[in-house]
Amino acid sequence: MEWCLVAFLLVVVYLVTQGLRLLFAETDLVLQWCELFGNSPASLSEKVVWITGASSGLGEALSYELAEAGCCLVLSARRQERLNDVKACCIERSRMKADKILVLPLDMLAFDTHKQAVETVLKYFKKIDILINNAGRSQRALWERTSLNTDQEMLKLNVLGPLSLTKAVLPHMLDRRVGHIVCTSSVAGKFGAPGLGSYSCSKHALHGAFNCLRNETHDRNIHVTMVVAGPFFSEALIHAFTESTEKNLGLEMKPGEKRMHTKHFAHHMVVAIANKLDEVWISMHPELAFVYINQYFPAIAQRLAAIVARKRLQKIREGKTDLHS
Ligand SMILES: NC(=O)c1ccc[n+]([C@@H]2O[C@H](COP(=O)([O-])OP(=O)(O)OC[C@H]3O[C@@H](n4cnc5c(N)ncnc54)[C@H](O)[C@@H]3O)[C@@H](O)[C@H]2O)c1
Repeated sequence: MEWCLVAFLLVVVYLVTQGLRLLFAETDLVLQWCELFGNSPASLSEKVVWITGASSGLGEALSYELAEAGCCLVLSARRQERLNDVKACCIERSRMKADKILVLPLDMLAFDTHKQAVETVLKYFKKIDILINNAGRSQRALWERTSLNTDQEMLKLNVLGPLSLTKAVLPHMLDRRVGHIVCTSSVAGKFGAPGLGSYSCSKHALHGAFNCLRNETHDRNIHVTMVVAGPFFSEALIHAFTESTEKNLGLEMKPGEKRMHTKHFAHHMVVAIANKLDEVWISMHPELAFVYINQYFPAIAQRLAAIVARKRLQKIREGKTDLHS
Protein backbone atom coordinates (compact mmCIF):
# COMPACT_ATOMS: atom_id res chain seq x y z
CA MET A 1 0.00 0.00 0.00
CA GLU A 2 2.83 2.38 0.97
CA TRP A 3 4.62 1.56 -2.30
CA CYS A 4 1.48 2.48 -4.24
CA LEU A 5 1.41 5.83 -2.47
CA VAL A 6 5.11 6.45 -3.21
CA ALA A 7 4.58 5.52 -6.89
CA PHE A 8 1.54 7.79 -7.06
CA LEU A 9 3.51 10.69 -5.54
CA LEU A 10 6.38 10.11 -7.98
CA VAL A 11 3.96 10.26 -10.92
CA VAL A 12 2.44 13.48 -9.54
CA VAL A 13 5.91 15.05 -9.06
CA TYR A 14 6.85 13.99 -12.62
CA LEU A 15 3.67 15.49 -14.09
CA VAL A 16 4.11 18.74 -12.14
CA THR A 17 7.76 19.12 -13.25
CA GLN A 18 6.79 18.38 -16.87
CA GLY A 19 3.96 20.91 -16.57
CA LEU A 20 6.39 23.51 -15.21
CA ARG A 21 8.83 22.70 -18.03
CA LEU A 22 6.06 23.33 -20.51
CA LEU A 23 5.06 26.53 -18.75
CA PHE A 24 8.58 27.97 -18.91
CA ALA A 25 9.49 26.46 -22.28
CA GLU A 26 10.67 28.62 -25.14
CA THR A 27 9.56 26.35 -27.97
CA ASP A 28 6.57 24.26 -29.01
CA LEU A 29 6.26 20.68 -27.79
CA VAL A 30 7.54 18.97 -30.95
CA LEU A 31 10.70 21.04 -30.97
CA GLN A 32 11.17 20.33 -27.24
CA TRP A 33 10.94 16.61 -28.05
CA CYS A 34 13.50 16.97 -30.87
CA GLU A 35 15.87 18.84 -28.56
CA LEU A 36 15.79 15.85 -26.20
CA PHE A 37 15.65 12.91 -28.60
CA GLY A 38 16.05 14.20 -32.19
CA ASN A 39 18.96 15.02 -34.51
CA SER A 40 21.53 17.38 -33.03
CA PRO A 41 23.00 20.38 -34.93
CA ALA A 42 26.11 18.24 -35.59
CA SER A 43 24.01 16.17 -38.02
CA LEU A 44 24.21 19.19 -40.38
CA SER A 45 28.01 18.92 -40.64
CA GLU A 46 29.35 19.52 -44.20
CA LYS A 47 25.95 20.78 -45.44
CA VAL A 48 26.14 23.94 -47.55
CA VAL A 49 23.88 26.49 -45.84
CA TRP A 50 23.07 29.89 -47.35
CA ILE A 51 21.94 32.48 -44.79
CA THR A 52 20.41 35.80 -45.87
CA GLY A 53 20.48 38.73 -43.46
CA ALA A 54 23.70 37.32 -41.96
CA SER A 55 25.22 40.71 -41.09
CA SER A 56 23.37 41.20 -37.77
CA GLY A 57 20.78 39.86 -35.34
CA LEU A 58 19.47 36.35 -35.91
CA GLY A 59 21.35 35.80 -39.20
CA GLU A 60 24.65 36.54 -37.45
CA ALA A 61 23.80 34.23 -34.51
CA LEU A 62 22.74 31.46 -36.93
CA SER A 63 26.09 31.80 -38.71
CA TYR A 64 27.94 31.05 -35.45
CA GLU A 65 25.69 28.10 -34.52
CA LEU A 66 25.99 26.54 -37.99
CA ALA A 67 29.77 27.14 -38.12
CA GLU A 68 30.07 25.30 -34.80
CA ALA A 69 27.98 22.48 -36.29
CA GLY A 70 30.57 22.10 -39.08
CA CYS A 71 28.53 23.52 -41.99
CA CYS A 72 29.91 25.28 -45.07
CA LEU A 73 28.38 28.74 -45.11
CA VAL A 74 27.29 31.36 -47.60
CA LEU A 75 26.80 34.66 -45.77
CA SER A 76 24.61 37.23 -47.53
CA ALA A 77 23.35 40.73 -46.76
CA ARG A 78 24.16 44.14 -48.19
CA ARG A 79 26.94 45.26 -45.80
CA GLN A 80 30.12 43.48 -46.93
CA GLU A 81 32.34 44.69 -44.04
CA ARG A 82 29.86 43.40 -41.46
CA LEU A 83 29.74 40.05 -43.28
CA ASN A 84 33.55 39.88 -43.24
CA ASP A 85 33.47 40.46 -39.46
CA VAL A 86 30.90 37.67 -39.04
CA LYS A 87 33.09 35.36 -41.15
CA ALA A 88 36.15 36.18 -38.99
CA CYS A 89 34.13 35.42 -35.80
CA CYS A 90 32.90 32.10 -37.26
CA ILE A 91 36.51 31.08 -37.98
CA GLU A 92 37.66 32.14 -34.52
CA ARG A 93 34.84 30.29 -32.71
CA SER A 94 34.80 27.06 -34.68
CA ARG A 95 38.37 26.93 -36.00
CA MET A 96 36.97 26.14 -39.44
CA LYS A 97 38.97 26.83 -42.59
CA ALA A 98 38.39 30.23 -44.22
CA ASP A 99 37.48 28.62 -47.56
CA LYS A 100 34.42 26.97 -45.97
CA ILE A 101 32.73 30.38 -45.78
CA LEU A 102 31.75 32.42 -48.81
CA VAL A 103 30.82 36.05 -48.22
CA LEU A 104 28.34 36.98 -50.93
CA PRO A 105 26.90 40.51 -50.70
CA LEU A 106 23.30 40.45 -51.92
CA ASP A 107 20.38 42.85 -51.99
CA MET A 108 17.14 40.90 -51.50
CA LEU A 109 15.37 43.60 -53.53
CA ALA A 110 17.67 43.25 -56.55
CA PHE A 111 15.65 40.33 -57.92
CA ASP A 112 17.49 40.31 -61.25
CA THR A 113 20.80 39.46 -59.48
CA HIS A 114 19.51 36.37 -57.65
CA LYS A 115 20.12 33.82 -60.45
CA GLN A 116 23.69 35.05 -60.86
CA ALA A 117 24.19 34.78 -57.07
CA VAL A 118 23.03 31.13 -57.17
CA GLU A 119 25.50 30.40 -59.97
CA THR A 120 28.31 31.99 -57.92
CA VAL A 121 27.49 29.74 -54.94
CA LEU A 122 27.25 26.62 -57.12
CA LYS A 123 30.58 27.42 -58.77
CA TYR A 124 32.18 27.74 -55.33
CA PHE A 125 30.56 24.90 -53.34
CA LYS A 126 29.02 22.74 -56.15
CA LYS A 127 25.78 22.37 -54.18
CA ILE A 128 23.29 24.18 -51.93
CA ASP A 129 21.67 22.00 -49.25
CA ILE A 130 19.81 24.59 -47.19
CA LEU A 131 18.63 28.14 -47.93
CA ILE A 132 17.64 30.21 -44.89
CA ASN A 133 15.43 33.15 -45.94
CA ASN A 134 16.09 35.27 -42.89
CA ALA A 135 16.68 38.83 -44.17
CA GLY A 136 13.75 41.06 -43.37
CA ARG A 137 12.51 44.21 -41.78
CA SER A 138 9.86 45.05 -39.20
CA GLN A 139 7.35 47.89 -39.00
CA ARG A 140 5.40 49.87 -36.39
CA ALA A 141 2.42 52.13 -37.15
CA LEU A 142 -1.33 52.29 -37.05
CA TRP A 143 -3.00 50.52 -39.98
CA GLU A 144 -5.01 53.56 -41.03
CA ARG A 145 -1.94 55.79 -41.12
CA THR A 146 0.29 53.37 -43.05
CA SER A 147 0.91 54.37 -46.66
CA LEU A 148 0.31 51.89 -49.45
CA ASN A 149 3.92 52.45 -50.44
CA THR A 150 5.02 51.08 -47.03
CA ASP A 151 2.87 47.97 -47.56
CA GLN A 152 4.44 47.52 -51.00
CA GLU A 153 8.03 47.91 -49.77
CA MET A 154 7.36 45.52 -46.88
CA LEU A 155 5.89 42.90 -49.19
CA LYS A 156 8.76 43.35 -51.64
CA LEU A 157 11.44 42.73 -49.00
CA ASN A 158 9.76 40.19 -46.70
CA VAL A 159 7.86 38.18 -49.33
CA LEU A 160 9.04 38.77 -52.91
CA GLY A 161 12.73 38.74 -51.86
CA PRO A 162 12.53 35.21 -50.35
CA LEU A 163 10.31 34.06 -53.25
CA SER A 164 12.76 35.36 -55.84
CA LEU A 165 15.82 33.78 -54.21
CA THR A 166 14.01 30.48 -53.58
CA LYS A 167 12.82 30.33 -57.20
CA ALA A 168 16.45 30.81 -58.28
CA VAL A 169 17.74 28.03 -55.96
CA LEU A 170 14.89 25.55 -56.43
CA PRO A 171 15.82 24.14 -59.89
CA HIS A 172 19.18 23.01 -58.46
CA MET A 173 17.47 21.37 -55.46
CA LEU A 174 14.88 19.68 -57.66
CA ASP A 175 17.63 18.35 -59.96
CA ARG A 176 19.45 16.84 -56.99
CA ARG A 177 16.13 15.73 -55.45
CA VAL A 178 17.26 17.08 -52.10
CA GLY A 179 16.91 20.50 -50.50
CA HIS A 180 15.65 22.43 -47.54
CA ILE A 181 14.14 25.92 -47.50
CA VAL A 182 13.82 27.70 -44.15
CA CYS A 183 11.94 30.98 -43.58
CA THR A 184 12.10 33.24 -40.53
CA SER A 185 8.51 34.21 -39.88
CA SER A 186 7.02 35.75 -36.75
CA VAL A 187 4.21 35.32 -34.25
CA ALA A 188 2.81 38.27 -36.23
CA GLY A 189 2.58 35.82 -39.15
CA LYS A 190 0.05 33.71 -37.24
CA PHE A 191 -2.42 36.42 -36.17
CA GLY A 192 -3.04 40.06 -37.02
CA ALA A 193 -0.67 41.81 -34.61
CA PRO A 194 -2.04 45.28 -33.74
CA GLY A 195 0.33 48.10 -34.68
CA LEU A 196 2.32 45.91 -37.11
CA GLY A 197 -0.08 45.88 -40.06
CA SER A 198 2.29 45.75 -43.07
CA TYR A 199 4.70 43.43 -41.26
CA SER A 200 1.96 41.05 -40.13
CA CYS A 201 0.58 41.02 -43.67
CA SER A 202 4.01 40.14 -45.11
CA LYS A 203 4.67 37.30 -42.67
CA HIS A 204 1.18 35.81 -43.26
CA ALA A 205 1.91 35.86 -47.00
CA LEU A 206 5.17 34.04 -46.39
CA HIS A 207 3.28 31.15 -44.75
CA GLY A 208 0.85 30.92 -47.67
CA ALA A 209 3.57 30.82 -50.30
CA PHE A 210 5.95 28.44 -48.58
CA ASN A 211 3.30 26.05 -47.19
CA CYS A 212 2.18 25.67 -50.78
CA LEU A 213 5.76 24.99 -51.92
CA ARG A 214 6.07 22.30 -49.22
CA ASN A 215 2.91 20.56 -50.37
CA GLU A 216 4.02 20.63 -54.02
CA THR A 217 7.59 19.42 -53.54
CA HIS A 218 7.51 17.12 -50.52
CA ASP A 219 7.43 14.02 -52.75
CA ARG A 220 10.63 15.25 -54.41
CA ASN A 221 12.46 15.45 -51.08
CA ILE A 222 12.31 19.24 -50.67
CA HIS A 223 11.61 20.29 -47.08
CA VAL A 224 10.23 23.62 -45.91
CA THR A 225 10.58 24.88 -42.33
CA MET A 226 8.60 27.93 -41.18
CA VAL A 227 10.02 29.47 -38.00
CA VAL A 228 7.40 31.39 -36.02
CA ALA A 229 9.54 33.74 -33.95
CA GLY A 230 8.70 35.70 -30.84
CA PRO A 231 10.74 38.73 -29.74
CA PHE A 232 14.54 38.36 -29.60
CA PHE A 233 17.44 40.83 -29.48
CA SER A 234 18.60 42.28 -32.82
CA GLU A 235 18.77 45.51 -34.82
CA ALA A 236 15.16 45.07 -35.99
CA LEU A 237 13.71 48.12 -34.21
CA ILE A 238 16.46 50.43 -35.46
CA HIS A 239 15.62 49.72 -39.11
CA ALA A 240 11.86 49.08 -38.76
CA PHE A 241 9.58 51.05 -41.10
CA THR A 242 6.94 53.30 -39.55
CA GLU A 243 3.87 54.57 -41.41
CA SER A 244 6.19 55.65 -44.22
CA THR A 245 9.34 54.13 -45.67
CA GLU A 246 11.19 57.43 -45.30
CA LYS A 247 11.08 57.34 -41.49
CA ASN A 248 12.71 54.43 -39.61
CA LEU A 249 11.74 53.66 -36.01
CA GLY A 250 15.38 54.11 -34.88
CA LEU A 251 14.95 52.34 -31.51
CA GLU A 252 17.76 50.35 -29.87
CA MET A 253 16.62 47.29 -27.90
CA LYS A 254 17.64 47.59 -24.24
CA PRO A 255 19.29 44.70 -22.31
CA GLY A 256 16.48 44.55 -19.71
CA GLU A 257 13.71 44.04 -22.30
CA LYS A 258 11.69 40.83 -22.28
CA ARG A 259 13.21 39.21 -25.37
CA MET A 260 14.99 35.96 -26.03
CA HIS A 261 18.77 35.95 -26.24
CA THR A 262 19.62 35.67 -29.95
CA LYS A 263 22.19 32.87 -29.48
CA HIS A 264 19.58 30.87 -27.59
CA PHE A 265 17.02 31.49 -30.34
CA ALA A 266 19.49 30.48 -33.07
CA HIS A 267 20.25 27.21 -31.27
CA HIS A 268 16.55 26.27 -31.14
CA MET A 269 16.22 27.18 -34.82
CA VAL A 270 19.20 25.04 -35.85
CA VAL A 271 17.69 22.04 -34.00
CA ALA A 272 14.44 22.63 -35.92
CA ILE A 273 16.43 22.65 -39.19
CA ALA A 274 18.38 19.50 -38.25
CA ASN A 275 15.04 17.72 -37.69
CA LYS A 276 13.40 19.13 -40.86
CA LEU A 277 10.32 20.25 -38.92
CA ASP A 278 7.52 21.83 -40.99
CA GLU A 279 6.68 24.67 -38.58
CA VAL A 280 8.16 25.58 -35.22
CA TRP A 281 7.22 28.14 -32.59
CA ILE A 282 10.15 29.73 -30.73
CA SER A 283 9.22 32.41 -28.24
CA MET A 284 9.04 33.39 -24.63
CA HIS A 285 5.65 33.65 -22.93
CA PRO A 286 3.13 35.21 -23.17
CA GLU A 287 3.60 35.17 -27.00
CA LEU A 288 4.18 31.39 -27.10
CA ALA A 289 1.05 30.74 -25.02
CA PHE A 290 -0.87 33.08 -27.30
CA VAL A 291 0.21 31.16 -30.43
CA TYR A 292 -1.06 27.95 -28.78
CA ILE A 293 -4.38 29.55 -27.86
CA ASN A 294 -4.70 31.01 -31.34
CA GLN A 295 -4.08 27.60 -32.93
CA TYR A 296 -6.47 25.56 -30.78
CA PHE A 297 -8.98 28.14 -29.48
CA PRO A 298 -9.10 30.89 -32.14
CA ALA A 299 -12.26 32.51 -30.76
CA ILE A 300 -10.65 33.01 -27.33
CA ALA A 301 -7.47 34.30 -28.99
CA GLN A 302 -9.57 36.83 -30.90
CA ARG A 303 -10.99 38.21 -27.63
CA LEU A 304 -7.54 38.36 -26.03
CA ALA A 305 -6.11 40.11 -29.10
CA ALA A 306 -8.82 42.76 -28.83
CA ILE A 307 -7.81 43.48 -25.19
CA VAL A 308 -4.10 43.59 -26.07
CA ALA A 309 -4.89 45.73 -29.12
CA ARG A 310 -6.57 48.38 -26.98
CA LYS A 311 -3.44 48.77 -24.82
CA ARG A 312 -1.04 48.57 -27.76
CA LEU A 313 -2.89 51.11 -29.87
CA GLN A 314 -3.07 53.48 -26.92
CA LYS A 315 0.72 53.17 -26.60
CA ILE A 316 1.23 53.92 -30.30
CA ARG A 317 -1.12 56.92 -30.15
CA GLU A 318 0.95 58.19 -27.21
CA GLY A 319 4.06 57.80 -29.37
CA LYS A 320 5.43 54.74 -27.49
CA THR A 321 6.33 52.55 -30.44
CA ASP A 322 8.57 50.19 -28.47
CA LEU A 323 6.46 47.07 -29.13
CA HIS A 324 7.62 43.52 -29.74
CA SER A 325 8.35 42.26 -33.29
N1 LIG B 1 13.89 40.62 -33.69
C1 LIG B 1 12.71 40.09 -33.46
O1 LIG B 1 12.17 40.22 -32.36
C2 LIG B 1 12.01 39.29 -34.54
C3 LIG B 1 10.83 38.63 -34.21
C4 LIG B 1 10.19 37.87 -35.17
C5 LIG B 1 10.73 37.74 -36.44
N2 LIG B 1 11.90 38.40 -36.74
C6 LIG B 1 12.44 38.21 -38.10
O2 LIG B 1 13.79 37.78 -37.99
C7 LIG B 1 14.48 38.07 -39.20
C8 LIG B 1 15.85 38.65 -38.88
O3 LIG B 1 15.69 39.95 -38.34
P1 LIG B 1 16.49 40.45 -37.05
O4 LIG B 1 15.49 40.60 -35.97
O5 LIG B 1 17.70 39.63 -36.80
O6 LIG B 1 16.83 41.94 -37.50
P2 LIG B 1 18.19 42.62 -38.01
O7 LIG B 1 17.79 43.97 -38.48
O8 LIG B 1 19.26 42.53 -36.98
O9 LIG B 1 18.61 41.70 -39.24
C9 LIG B 1 18.01 41.81 -40.50
C10 LIG B 1 18.99 41.36 -41.57
O10 LIG B 1 18.35 41.47 -42.84
C11 LIG B 1 19.23 42.22 -43.70
N3 LIG B 1 18.51 42.94 -44.74
C12 LIG B 1 17.56 43.90 -44.59
N4 LIG B 1 17.19 44.37 -45.80
C13 LIG B 1 17.90 43.69 -46.73
C14 LIG B 1 17.99 43.70 -48.15
N5 LIG B 1 17.25 44.55 -48.89
N6 LIG B 1 18.84 42.84 -48.75
C15 LIG B 1 19.60 42.01 -48.05
N7 LIG B 1 19.60 41.94 -46.72
C16 LIG B 1 18.75 42.77 -46.06
C17 LIG B 1 19.96 43.17 -42.76
O11 LIG B 1 21.14 43.68 -43.35
C18 LIG B 1 20.25 42.23 -41.60
O12 LIG B 1 21.37 41.44 -41.87
C19 LIG B 1 13.57 39.00 -40.00
O13 LIG B 1 12.95 38.26 -41.03
C20 LIG B 1 12.54 39.45 -38.97
O14 LIG B 1 11.31 39.78 -39.54
C21 LIG B 1 12.52 39.18 -35.83
